[in-house]
Amino acid sequence: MRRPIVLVPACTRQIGPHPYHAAQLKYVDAVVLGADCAPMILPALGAALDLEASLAVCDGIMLTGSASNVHPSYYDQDVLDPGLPQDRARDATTLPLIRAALERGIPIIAVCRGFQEMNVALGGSLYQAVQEVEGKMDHREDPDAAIEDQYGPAHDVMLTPGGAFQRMLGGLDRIAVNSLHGQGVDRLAPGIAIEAVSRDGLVEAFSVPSAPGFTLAVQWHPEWQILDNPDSMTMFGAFGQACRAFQARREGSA
Ligand SMILES: N[C@@H](CCC(=O)NCCCC(=O)O)C(=O)O
Repeated sequence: MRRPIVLVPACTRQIGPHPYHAAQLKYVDAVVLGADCAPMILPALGAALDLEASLAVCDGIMLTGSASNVHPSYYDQDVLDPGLPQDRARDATTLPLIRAALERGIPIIAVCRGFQEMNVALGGSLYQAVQEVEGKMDHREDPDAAIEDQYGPAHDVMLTPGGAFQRMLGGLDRIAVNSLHGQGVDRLAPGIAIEAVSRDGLVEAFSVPSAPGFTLAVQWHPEWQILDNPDSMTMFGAFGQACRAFQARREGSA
């Protein structure tokens, strides 16, 4: 049997004089190494994307992190800091893709910006600067630190007792995670279940039990050096299993 196809929606990036559809290696590699699936980078075509054609060939979706922020107009706010990067083409691609994939039960794993865009796609809102919210920690990385330190463990997250994520991780009550984000979930979208929080109460992981398929969205970066982190391997392994089950159903009904 062929490996399940996992779409990895691209960001847009200006490299020199030319704009690119781009996806970081570590996200694409995690689909191979952690989920044993076949990644395919999906261009950030927005309304020009043939959504049905894209969904018809895929067995899962991996939503990556990115330096850019989801445009706050999607949750009825103005941009707080115009100096921070936006990616309207990615927004216009991923937000409809998420809603359509959830309806069809296509498995989704989402990281950092991907976590944030899942909440927005379903009607939630974001804090545009978590560090400015009373009682919240600063969840950003130190930009002057070495990359290994930026992606090193930063704080613990507490897993929801009895939740799907806690069961996936064999009953652990907390895990140490890295942290590289300035934005975060404010108003949780309807249909979402919180799977982990940090000690300041910020939502760090959620699932969408109202959707028929596997969903796991996390604010941290399990894709970083995935082979060295058993919890991250378990998360991507569970995603890969869900993609294989989806593929078997899809091909069985074709
Ligand atoms: N811009 C948002 C999202 C943060 C995010 O995804 N960071 C990862 C950037 C680098 C990487 O892909 O590893 C925010 O600041 O909250």
